[in-house]
Amino acid sequence: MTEHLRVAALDVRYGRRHAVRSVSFALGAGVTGLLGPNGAGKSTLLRTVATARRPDAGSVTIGGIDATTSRHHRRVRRGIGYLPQQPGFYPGSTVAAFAEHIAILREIGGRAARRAEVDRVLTAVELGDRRTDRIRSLSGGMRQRLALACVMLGDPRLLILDEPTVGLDPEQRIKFRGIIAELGRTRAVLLSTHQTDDVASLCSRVIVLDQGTVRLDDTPRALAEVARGRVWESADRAPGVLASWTTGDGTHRNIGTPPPGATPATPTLDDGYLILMDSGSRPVTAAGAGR
Ligand SMILES: Nc1ncnc2c1ncn2[C@@H]1O[C@H](COP(=O)(O)OP(=O)(O)OP(=O)(O)O)[C@@H](O)[C@H]1O
Repeated sequence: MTEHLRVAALDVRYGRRHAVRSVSFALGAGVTGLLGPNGAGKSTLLRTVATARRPDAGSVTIGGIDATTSRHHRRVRRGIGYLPQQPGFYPGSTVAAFAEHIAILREIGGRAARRAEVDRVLTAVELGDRRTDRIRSLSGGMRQRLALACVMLGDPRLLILDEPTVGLDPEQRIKFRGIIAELGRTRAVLLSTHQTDDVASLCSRVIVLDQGTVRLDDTPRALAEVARGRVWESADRAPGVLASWTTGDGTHRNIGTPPPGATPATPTLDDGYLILMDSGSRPVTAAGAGR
């Protein structure tokens, strides 16, 4: 495996608040989802990996280069595409002019090569026919695709995407997933999301972060397997369970300790995530799961 990113014993603090605690993992090609509740430290971790924030301890190595040393930043940043949670646009600019502006900032050039690169990324996100449209006239999904196109400029080997599918309608989300899946064939993609279905349909690996620490680093299947034997359906709401909700067909789906005689249901990623989050700091084993 060509290693694109290695994070080792990473610690990030805001004053006395410890946002990321002793996080370690390494990534080769593929799409890895970063899941976790609000405030878990996902954005802080991504920002630090993207060299936008300096860690308090630990290291980030990108393409074999120490990314925590500012004298390597310029070189390292060429190999990173970072999509922050709220990318900024110039609404009055056209699609192509904006992408070209970012290409200049990323030092992609000369002019002909830069234009060709802008064309390449706009075509990849299916905005090739919107080159002359003003950004203010684009839908939210199109803007998000433009942001992704800008991240792809220069073809970085590591893509860091902070909640890239937030606010997208199902059609746009599917389109977006297709582009990200294609990118992940030869590049390392690390994306944070609150959408477990993004993880299920897109990621070969999932890292669950909670209170700044890694709670699980495994396959999406392994996360679902955490709930094996602890999910069942019943005609009535089961009392004293961790979670219970009415499904579309009127039955109740329950998560917790099943009563005697209950038939276990096939666990989903959501089920596994809920159980994992409920288990506090206890170690969790994914029965029957494997990579
Ligand atoms: N600029 C900041 N100054 C001080 N504390 C911050 C700052 N940014 C984040 N934090 C704190 O650090 C912790 C981690 O925040 P972070 O935004 O990384 O979490 P997150 O998992 O991305 O959350 P969300 O899912 O809501 O985006 C939280 O307790 C948050 O309040």
